[in-house]
Order: sequence, then structure tokens, then C-alpha cells
Amino acid sequence: MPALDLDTHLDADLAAERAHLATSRAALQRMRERAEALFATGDQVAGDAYAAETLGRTLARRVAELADDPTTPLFFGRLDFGGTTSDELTADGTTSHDTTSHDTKTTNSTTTTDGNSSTTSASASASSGSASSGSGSGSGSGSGSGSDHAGRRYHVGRRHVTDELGEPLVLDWRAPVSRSFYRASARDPQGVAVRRRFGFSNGVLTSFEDERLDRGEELGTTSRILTAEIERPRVGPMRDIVATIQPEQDELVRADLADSICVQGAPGTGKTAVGLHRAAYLLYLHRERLRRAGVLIVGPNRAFLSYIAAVLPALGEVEVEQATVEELISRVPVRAVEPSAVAALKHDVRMASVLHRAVQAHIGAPTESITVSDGSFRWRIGLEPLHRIVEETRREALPYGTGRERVRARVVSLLQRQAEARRAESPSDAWLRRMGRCRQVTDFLDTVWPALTPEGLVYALLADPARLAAAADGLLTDTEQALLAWAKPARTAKATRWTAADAVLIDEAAGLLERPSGFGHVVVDEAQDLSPMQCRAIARRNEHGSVTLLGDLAQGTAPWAATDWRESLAHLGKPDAVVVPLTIGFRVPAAVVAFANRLLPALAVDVPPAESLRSDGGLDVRTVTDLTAATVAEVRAALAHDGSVGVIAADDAVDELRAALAAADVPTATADDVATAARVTVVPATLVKGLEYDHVVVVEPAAIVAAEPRGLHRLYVVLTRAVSRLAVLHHEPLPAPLLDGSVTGQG
Ligand SMILES: Nc1ncnc2c1ncn2[C@@H]1O[C@H](COP(=O)(O)OP(=O)(O)OP(=O)(O)O)[C@@H](O)[C@H]1O
Repeated sequence: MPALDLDTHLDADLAAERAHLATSRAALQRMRERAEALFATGDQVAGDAYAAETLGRTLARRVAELADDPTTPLFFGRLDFGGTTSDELTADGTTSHDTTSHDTKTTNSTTTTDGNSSTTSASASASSGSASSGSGSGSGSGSGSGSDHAGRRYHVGRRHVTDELGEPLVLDWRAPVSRSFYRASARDPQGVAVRRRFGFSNGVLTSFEDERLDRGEELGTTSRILTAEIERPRVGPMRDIVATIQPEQDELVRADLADSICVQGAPGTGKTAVGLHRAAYLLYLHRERLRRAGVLIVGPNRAFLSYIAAVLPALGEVEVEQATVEELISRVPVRAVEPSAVAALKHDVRMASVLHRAVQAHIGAPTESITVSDGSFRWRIGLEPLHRIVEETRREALPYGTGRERVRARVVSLLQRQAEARRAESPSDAWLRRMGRCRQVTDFLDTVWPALTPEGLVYALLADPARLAAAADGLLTDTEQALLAWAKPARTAKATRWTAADAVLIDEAAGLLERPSGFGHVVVDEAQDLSPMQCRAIARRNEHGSVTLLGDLAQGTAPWAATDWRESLAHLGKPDAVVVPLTIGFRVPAAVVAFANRLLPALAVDVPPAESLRSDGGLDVRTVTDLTAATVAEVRAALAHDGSVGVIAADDAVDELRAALAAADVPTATADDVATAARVTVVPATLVKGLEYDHVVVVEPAAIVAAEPRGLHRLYVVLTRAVSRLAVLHHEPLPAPLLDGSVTGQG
């Protein structure tokens, strides 16, 4: 085809795609208006207050789901299936052109064309299978896409958009057929003839890129659009990656709801992104079930949670709970700190057995029979049946609180039987309630199965060395018991100044007393830092649900950090979950990865190596005399580039650096201030996990390492935050493992 023709074609194609975008946006606007109108009248049509509230919530969510952000593309891809369709009509009723008849030029340059701009009407079946279909998992050519969709063309986007006739204009990326957008390849085209990716700039469709899979053409990670997305300067909170999810990521995102998975990935391999998209995917596929049970995202701290907070709402999912483990288990206010050895012991899984024993120790043997009067008769239950009741209930291994009520019910049931035998009729419910609550029965219960509170249980254990010794016998050494026991206990549980690790014990105790309600799915990020006891706290809330565990053993900085995923999974109650590696790095440039990887041998973990997709980027390691002045100068230089700047230093150096930057008229933000206009953030090393900045300035690595026992792991986290450039400024010598190899600069 002559060049001029090709250009004309490209222009026509682009114009047609833009027109489709405009049509889709207008349709989305209509859908939203309709949902808003329903929302406004919802309480009039709903029968009662409860129905009105439920309907109101559903409609409010629907309105939120249909929000249109003009700066993000409504669709980002298109699939043209090969073959011919039995229904060749377009949405406007005209006959479509043959979608495969023109030359396609597949390059990784800007726009390419398939020479056709018509749109074959997509059948509703393409998307309708969503909520009901269980075909969310699996790999390969999935969903019989080829034959079902022969000759069809679908635009793939962030949410489902239909025209007034209900015909899809844009398919949700989570719909079964959309899977081919992510998984089809030249080797396994899944019926797709052409895959088109769109390039956008500020919400305007500016280019597209075609892959003729039917002709064996495939761009893979050389796609210009993927490269541009990865190299885009970062500003503000994390964004979704729906347009460029890679096949190895997609496999995890679309794993079955029943499957618990553990993702081990080097920094920047997209673990967080995968976890969030998996949550969105599961909500789409199992909406009702998961809305009832709930989906929970667990992250390491508030700064991280604010950084990721916008991703799910951008995907239309507004009802996902996000919390740190500390927030999840916050039954008591944390008002004290303790030596790390004591905290580490409280996080040890043996404490679960100690607490279990401490609870069981409260169950006593009956010593007296019970005699109860109801005003007309006296009833008596002898010692032997009381023994039987307690033993039987103990063997049932119910939560302790449930057991207490079970014992009460069994005692009442014996009384009831006696009453029935005497009166030849069943006593009333009121009689049964009265007997259950009468003093004699309650006294009996308080002796053999006393009511406990989680705080009271832990207080009694730590305040009373004899009680602790009984519960910890054979589990904890004398030295360990001495570490745990309070030297000066507060007078009551209520007056106790609890530590963060006490809160973990109290949560474990609470789980022994009552079963907490569970989530349908839990995504745990930075999971390498969870202690066994924290894993158990999550497991209790996820007994019947599944888990997506995300982490990197090399980034474990907690004293109890995991060294083996199988152990974490066992504590999470999912011992059979598969551990899947992610190995393509999307954040950190190759030169920076190579520098940070010098630390790996010293970190003593067995993790698969990752390969960076980014060959760009810069690394500059410099010895400086005045760290503060050098930092200010480095930040100024960084501000000449686009994107965010993160200054990362040991926690106790942060205030001084912030003050120096302020004095130099450089406004700075703190890590949890994601809405800030300031381009520079000064972050303490302990808060930077999971975050990223275009240009990272690491100040004095030796101080970061010296600040904590697992300082080298912390430094590994710190060095892997850079998207484009990393500057390492040091006055003291670099930590030894980093000196291995040539250092790029001195100055
Ligand atoms: N398929 C993708 N397409 C485009 N960008 C991606 C893709 N996958 C990941 N990214 C980007 O790479 C960066 C790193 O991703 P993410 O934070 O999920 O990695 P991580 O493995 O959780 O990192 P860390 O170990 O540091 O917590 C993010 O900016 C993310 O948007």
C-alpha cells in the first residue's frame, strides 16, 4: 500500500476509534444518569426502610462504578476475532467490512492499521457470562473464545458500557472474552486475529498498535505502549495497570476464588498491582458472594494504604476494606512499647498454644450438684450428669464462649426433661430462659466455665507468674517466661498499658473465645513481615475464604520476618497454596537492580532472580562531605526532570533533611500525603516499603543499616524504590556488601 494511502488509513482509523470513544463516553454518561435517577427515587420504590437502605447502597455503588474519569481511557484495547460471523450487522445496522482483508503492519512504532474502521456488533454474550460464569481460571486458549466470537470485534476497557439497545460498546476487562486480550499470543492466538492497543495522552486517544496474531506477529514486552506506560513519570498515588497486565500477572489475577496463592516477586514485579487487580476481578465474578462476605486488603502501614487507595475505586470497586494488621486487631489502645526480644516472643507461634492452655485451664470440674426451684417444684441435677456435660462440651472444642453457652443449654435441657416427666407437658420458653439465667445455674457456670474476656485472659497470664508457668510449661523456657511476666502489673486489665504485641495476644485470645466473622477473600501485601501470630490473626478472619499473599522474602525487615513461604502459609491456614514467582521487573531500571542485588547474598534468602524491563534510568553513587547540602543540591537537580522525588534516610535523619529543604524553599510532603502538590517527599526508611518515586535520593546507607537489626534488608527495600534514577549520597563508607563491584561515581 502506498505511504499516502497508509497515512490516510491511519487517520481514518484513528478518527473511527475516537468516534467510538466519544460514543462510549456518551453511553456511559447515560448509564450514569439513569443510575442517579434511580438512586434519587430509590427510597420511594423500596417497600420498607431496610429495603430502601439496601437499594440505596446498591445504587450508590452503581453510580460510583459508572464514574467516568476523563483523564483515563474508557477502553485501551480491541480484539478482532478471525473467521466470519453469522451476524455481520454493525450496531447501527449496516453491513460490516471484512475485518481481516487489509494489510496490517505490525511494528512497535506509533500507529499501525488493520485497514478497517467499521465495528462489528459485539453480541451481548461476550460479557454477560461475567457474574455467572465460573470460568475465571485456567490458562491456554480458554473460554472457547475463537469459535464463539468468530468475526467479532470488541473494545476492552475499565468497565462495561452498553448502548441504548443493550449492545456492548466496551467490554469490562474482567469479562471472560477479555482474557484473550491479555493471554492470546502468536503461538496460541485463541481465535484472535488482531490485538490492538491504544495510546492515550491526557485522555485523548493518540495512537494505536496492532499485533496480527493470526500472522504470527507479537510484540510482547517490546510494545511501545507498554514501554511508555512503564516509563511514564510517576505522580501521586498508584494507578491501575489494566491496559498492560502481562500474561504471567494475568494468570494470577484470574485465578479461581477458591485458590489461595502466594506470589514471591522481587521489588517492582507488580505484586501489589496483581493483588489489587485480583480483588477487582474476584468481585466482578463473584459479586454477591463477596459483597456479603467482604474483601480485605492488608498493607504494611497507612502511607502504603493511602498510596494504593485509589486503584480499586478507579476500577469501579468501592467496597473493599483496606487495613493494616494492627488496625485489624485493634481491640485495645496501644500505649506502651517493650524490648524487641519480648515483642518477638509474643509474636512466636508457641504463644498460641500457651493461650490455648490458659483458656482451657479455666474449665473446672463440677464439685456440687445443682438444686433449682421454680416456685412450684425443686429440681436437682446430680454431679455425674454435670461432669458428663462439661466433658462432652470440652471435647467438642468449640470457642470457649460458645462452650459456656452450650453447657448452660445442656443444664437447662436436663431440667426441662425432669419438668416434662413430672408435668407431662413442655415448659414454656419463658421458664427455660428463667432456669438458664437463675443464680444456681449461673453460679455453676461461673465455677466450671467462667466468663472470660480476651483482655482479662492475657492480663491474668502476664500478671501472674504461676498461671503463666502452668500454661507455658514445656512450651517456653524459664527465661522466656521471665521475659513475658510483668514486673509491675497494673491493678486491672483495664488499667494496663498494652503494647502492640499484647494486642496480637489479645486477638488470639479473642479468637479462642469467639469465632470472628470471616472475609470471602483477603489480599495480604508485604506479607514477608507478618509474624506467625499475625498470620493466625488473618487466618481467623479468613477460615472459609481464600488468600492472595504477596511478598518478597528479601524485603523482610520485621524481627520475625518469614524465610520460607510454606511456614507463613501454614500459619495462615492455607498450607496447600501454590507459591508462584513473578520475575519481570516493571519499576526499577536494570542498573539500579544490579546495584541493589549486590546485597542479596548477605540477605540469606532463597529468591528467584528478576529481570528488569527497564534498560533506561540512571545510578549515581557519590561520597560527599556535607550530606544535607548534597541532598538539597541533588533534589534541586532532580526537580529539573518530570516526576516525583523521594528522599529516603534513616528515620532519625528525616527532620533535619526536611528542615534543610524547607530552608532552601523546596516544599516537601510526608509519605502518607498522597494528594500533595509537592513533588518532593521525605520518607523515613521504615515507611518506604511498597512506595516508588521517579528520582530517589538515598542519604547515608550506613545509617539506614545501623538503625535496626535487619538493616541490610531495609537498605535493599530503600534502594529498590526508584523508577528512573537513583542517587546514593554517603559520607560514611558504604555497607560492605555494596562495595562488591565498581561504584559509578565519586564526588
Ligand atoms: N503490567 C504492568 N504494566 C505497567 N506497569 C506495571 C505492570 N506491572 C507493574 N507495573 C508497575 O510497576 C510498578 C511496581 O509495581 P508494584 O508496586 O505492584 O510492585 P511490587 O512487586 O509490589 O513492588 P515491591 O516489592 O516494591 O512492593 C508500579 O508502578 C506498577 O504500576
